[in-house]
Amino acid sequence: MEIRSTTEQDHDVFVDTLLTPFGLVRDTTAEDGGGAWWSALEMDRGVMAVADDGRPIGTAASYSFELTLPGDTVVPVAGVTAVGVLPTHRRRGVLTAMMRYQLEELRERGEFLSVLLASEAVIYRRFGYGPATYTRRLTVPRHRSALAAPRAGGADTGTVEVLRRAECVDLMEEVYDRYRRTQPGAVSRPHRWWALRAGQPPIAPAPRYVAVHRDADGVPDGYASYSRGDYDPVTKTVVLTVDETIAVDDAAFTALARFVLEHDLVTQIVFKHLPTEHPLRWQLADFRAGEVGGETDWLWVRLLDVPRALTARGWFADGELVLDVEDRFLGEHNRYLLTVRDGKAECVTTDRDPDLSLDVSDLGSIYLGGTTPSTLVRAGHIRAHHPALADTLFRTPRAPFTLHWF
Ligand SMILES: CC(=O)SCCNC(=O)CCNC(=O)[C@H](O)C(C)(C)COP(=O)(O)OP(=O)(O)OC[C@H]1O[C@@H](n2cnc3c(N)ncnc32)[C@H](O)[C@@H]1OP(=O)(O)O
Repeated sequence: MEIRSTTEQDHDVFVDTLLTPFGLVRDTTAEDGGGAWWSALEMDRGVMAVADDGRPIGTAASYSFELTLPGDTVVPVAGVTAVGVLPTHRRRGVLTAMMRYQLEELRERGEFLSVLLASEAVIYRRFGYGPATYTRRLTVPRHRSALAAPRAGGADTGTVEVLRRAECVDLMEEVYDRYRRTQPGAVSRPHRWWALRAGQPPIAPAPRYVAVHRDADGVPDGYASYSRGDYDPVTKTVVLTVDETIAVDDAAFTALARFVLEHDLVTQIVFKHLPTEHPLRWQLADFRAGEVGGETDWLWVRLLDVPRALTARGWFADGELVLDVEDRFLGEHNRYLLTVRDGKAECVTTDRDPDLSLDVSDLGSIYLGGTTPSTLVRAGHIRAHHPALADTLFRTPRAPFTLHWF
């Protein structure tokens, strides 16, 4: 077997090889995973495993995205995707070989962070990735969907307009880009994705309504992309599903949430993706009306250069921490002194005694602030001498959240 990088000429054979492990066929629609779904692949960043007889047997790729870190720093990130090994060649180490090749190649490109969405949670920890952001679904029955009057804060001075997706794609792109720059954990959606209509709705062109919110000056500052299902005669329900609510501030979010929650001729409103800590539940007049479900990991993070990654993010408490970090997959083991002063960190190697001993995948999990070090100490994954100090240092004012599907 040989692992090699791909070029544009490999596109068709790459996609054909990739579809088989997922059980898909070429002529499926964009929503089913074929068609436009893979159109934004960057073939100069692909990896292919080729058997001795020359047949491709495995694929992996990465997008060149940006990731927003705590402190609103926006940095380049590799968005790993399109990972598949033919069912006839599974469990022989093909993925392991591709992951090693890919991580080394990403480092050669100067990347210091890699992220992915895992099809199964048991695959990627061995390669140094840890779950770092989370999402959940909120279902609200229409007859209990009233919002409480805010006890502090004024009424919305903006407007909501309903458009068809095709009428407002440019506006959605602009609003998403404003939103993601101040949301830790958010991944960019490059213009190429919108232009190619790649990925999932609302980027992909499935029929959707889009409620657009404009501020008092008429500037678009949020949208909710939604669809209304058919009447189900068995359950007697009509569900309005919100793919995503993107808003640059809480006022715009609340106005859009109110709009969908007050929709006529539906029995249930489902917000498919919300951060785990979100004010919407608190805004419902009936606190028990919102039913939380589908809580799951979303973005997995892998540090490729620990000092660069730690000094890139913003910090919210001063202090010092010695981290003993083991990267078994890449065969590295280093001890770092992290010093934070006035929101900025320095990170150098040290031989001081460690405060935390941890695997690089656990560092990925605490890096964006989505999980505290002490949770992973209690889980038996991190060895700690001063967990409280580590919690204070890694804490972020806003939980990380990712909506992009790639
Ligand atoms: C970012 C993304 O693109 S996510 C999409 C991932 N792709 C898919 O889910 C498509 C369907 N699945 C597949 O194509 C393959 O089964 C893959 C890519 C998940 C795994 O490829 P393989 O070549 O079989 O993996 P490989 O043989 O290198 O396995 C390495 C180790 O991971 C384990 N492993 C790999 N996949 C799985 C899995 N799905 N469940 C449990 N363990 C797994 C193997 O058992 C092996 O463990 P070991 O080292 O203790 O023996």
